[in-house]
Amino acid sequence: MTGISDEAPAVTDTLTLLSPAKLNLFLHITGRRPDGYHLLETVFQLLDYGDELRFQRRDDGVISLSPAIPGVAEQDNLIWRAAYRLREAYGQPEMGANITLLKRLPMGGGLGGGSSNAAISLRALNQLWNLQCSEDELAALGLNLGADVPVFVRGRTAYATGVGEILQAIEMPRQWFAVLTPPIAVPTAKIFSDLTLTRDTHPCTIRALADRGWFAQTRNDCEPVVRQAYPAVNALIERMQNFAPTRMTGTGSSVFAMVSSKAEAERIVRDCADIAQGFVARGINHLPVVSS
Ligand SMILES: C[C@](O)(CO)[C@H](O)COP(=O)(O)OP(=O)(O)OC[C@H]1O[C@@H](n2ccc(N)nc2=O)[C@H](O)[C@@H]1O
Ligand SMILES: Nc1ncnc2c1ncn2[C@@H]1O[C@H](COP(=O)(O)OP(=O)(O)OP(=O)(O)O)[C@@H](O)[C@H]1O
Repeated sequence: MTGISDEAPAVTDTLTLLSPAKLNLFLHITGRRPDGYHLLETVFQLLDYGDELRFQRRDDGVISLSPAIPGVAEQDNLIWRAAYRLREAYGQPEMGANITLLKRLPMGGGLGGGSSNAAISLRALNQLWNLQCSEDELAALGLNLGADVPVFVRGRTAYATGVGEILQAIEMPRQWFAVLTPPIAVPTAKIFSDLTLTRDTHPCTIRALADRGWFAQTRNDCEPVVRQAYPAVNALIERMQNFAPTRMTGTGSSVFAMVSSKAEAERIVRDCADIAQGFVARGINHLPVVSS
């Protein structure tokens, strides 16, 4: 499963693409907007693991998506919404697609699966429908679907501020990660409305991240709140910390440990299998370009 830049023919009507997960390597809450949304400072680390999306162009205006995600109505599915928004804004009524989703990422785990699916759909359909939208246009469209969509549209590991939409590409060392998700979902809104949440962390600036000790200088401000409210997350972090530097991503419930080899990551996933489901992944700094 790769981008198509190497092997695709010049004219294509089918694309199969990785829809990667992200980790928030840290998550600082630096303030609040007048509308109540929290201002963040984070690094979105893209991973080489995620869902797989297959797009086949059709010319009869039908956009079909299969299989359905249990509990998510078709019109709420971010893939379908992305496709419709894109066609509405830049396309023609006869543009359509068969879209197939192989879901690997847990939902509501802080791995950005839905946002990634939306962004990859924008990128793929822009090409299949030959719309020639710029990356800026797709990112703006994506931001209306969710704060985490633009980083996947741009396809670069990035330092982010604002609500996650002000992005600066950053090259991180290609670390291995063990990513584990306990069998609970954490509602993002509940964590952001918690009275004990720290909301005044000083930003660390992008320059500080070049320092090898960046992990110790950063944190996830949501982690104490989630650990307090969800013993399953707390227990998982305590277990993983025995092996390697460990942190929660986003508002949880997924947790990652950072290691220097695939074997170490596999061992952590194995040793936590009784309390969480997991996968091994490597950080990537950019997605393959979608071009024919
Ligand atoms: C925390 C992150 O996962 C970091 O990557 C994302 O910023 C979450 O972004 P998201 O998935 O778009 O968040 P949503 O699930 O839409 O947010 C649910 C609710 O959390 C609160 N929320 C969310 C993001 C944010 N920066 N400030 C907030 O206060 C809002 O009340 C929002 O209505
Ligand atoms: N294609 C999709 N894939 C996953 N979730 C979707 C999709 N379409 C809509 N959703 C909805 O979006 C919600 C959040 O899913 P997602 O996997 O992005 O969560 P997350 O990993 O917590 O993301 P984030 O880190 O951005 O908060 C799901 O619970 C689901 O109701």
